Amino acid sequence: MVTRIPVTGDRPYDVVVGRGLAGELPSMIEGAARVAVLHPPALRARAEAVAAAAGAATVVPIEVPDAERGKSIEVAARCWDTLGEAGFTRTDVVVGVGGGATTDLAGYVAAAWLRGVRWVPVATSVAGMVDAAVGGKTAVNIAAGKNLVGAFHPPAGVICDLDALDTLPAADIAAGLAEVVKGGFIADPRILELIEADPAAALDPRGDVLRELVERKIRVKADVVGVDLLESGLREILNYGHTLGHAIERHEKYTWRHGDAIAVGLIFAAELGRLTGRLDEATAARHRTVLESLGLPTAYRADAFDDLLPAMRVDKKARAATLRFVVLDGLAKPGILAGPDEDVLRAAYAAVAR
Ligand SMILES: NC(=O)c1ccc[n+]([C@@H]2O[C@H](COP(=O)([O-])OP(=O)(O)OC[C@H]3O[C@@H](n4cnc5c(N)ncnc54)[C@H](O)[C@@H]3O)[C@@H](O)[C@H]2O)c1
Ligand SMILES: O=C(O)C(=O)C[C@@H](O)[C@H](O)[C@H](O)COP(=O)(O)O
Ligand SMILES: [Zn+2]
Repeated sequence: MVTRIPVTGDRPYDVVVGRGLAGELPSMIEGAARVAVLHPPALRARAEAVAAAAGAATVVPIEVPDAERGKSIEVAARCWDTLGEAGFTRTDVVVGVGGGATTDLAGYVAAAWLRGVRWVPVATSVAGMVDAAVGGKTAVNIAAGKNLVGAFHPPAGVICDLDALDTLPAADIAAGLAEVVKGGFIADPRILELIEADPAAALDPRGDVLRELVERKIRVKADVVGVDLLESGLREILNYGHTLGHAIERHEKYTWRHGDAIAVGLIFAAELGRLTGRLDEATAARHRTVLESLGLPTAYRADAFDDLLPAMRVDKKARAATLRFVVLDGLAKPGILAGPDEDVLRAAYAAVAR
């Protein structure tokens, strides 16, 4: 069974979810004479299988460093050199095969090449399928912070072949589910009920529960980015848990999984909502129990707050000196908390300090 989730907007496309989806690529790369296939070393075989579906197009394989090590301007520049050598034109297509880090890089390579060529993320991780590959947010990291250089560049289509999850380490499945939990709290509480009913089933890559969770979270994201691609307002809700989460990732020099850092960030954000009188105690506490049930981290170093605060200031939601956080005014009622006192931030941090 193949599920097609439409993403609306000026450049609409489908997110295709299913198994054995090689046949989906040709329509997304139609008219391309060249297809560059970016992938990390561990996914070479999968990338070759994807490339085999490119038909008559010339395939330009580009192996990139794994995970966040690939999300750099230097790696992007190497990719652009390769596209130049291959004579890549505006009708050619960049395909990213991998987790969210690889598809963020591939999308940015495509967004900047000739000021924008088509691209297709073939997501191979849970985080990639439910979040990174959908919505056209592409980026690399720089010394100043996470995802600070990038572009909004919607893909031509998104392929989420659930068969890929068979080889994804269990810890990466759990980390990807942090983004699914985020979707549950900001928009679709059924997600939370499904996880609470059977966390082990949620983590099983062959099971129907994970598939339903993946599809539900994609729909949450599609509904948001379809009306606010450029993050002019509504899209900010997708950043729930990310202000502290990104600061932790940077503090750990990107050795933590994104989803692990977001799990801690979600608990912090829930506590911010509770302390400012916007979120009820039970819903705040539910963040911890759901994330714990998936084995995700819920705490970070108590001594790190003074380093994390300046890192949070480079968050893209900040406006001048004003830090802005996504918080909840209730289940599935996201809002913005602007300029909380540092005392409140410290008090919320106490909820995750170890
Ligand atoms: N653009 C967006 O809207 C958006 C949304 C969410 C996350 N992200 C970004 O995505 C990244 C997190 O995504 P991620 O968790 O997929 O990270 P990742 O790409 O680093 O993948 C995690 C690890 O899993 C491996 N892997 C991926 N698929 C595999 C498979 N099928 N089998 C075996 N190993 C596999 C990768 O090689 C890597 O080692 C972060 O950089 C985050 O900032 C972006
Ligand atoms: O798509 C979005 O918008 C998101 O915020 C989704 C996040 O899960 C994702 O990690 C995104 O890359 C964060 O964006 P950033 O603008 O804070 O870098
Ligand atoms: Zn994220």
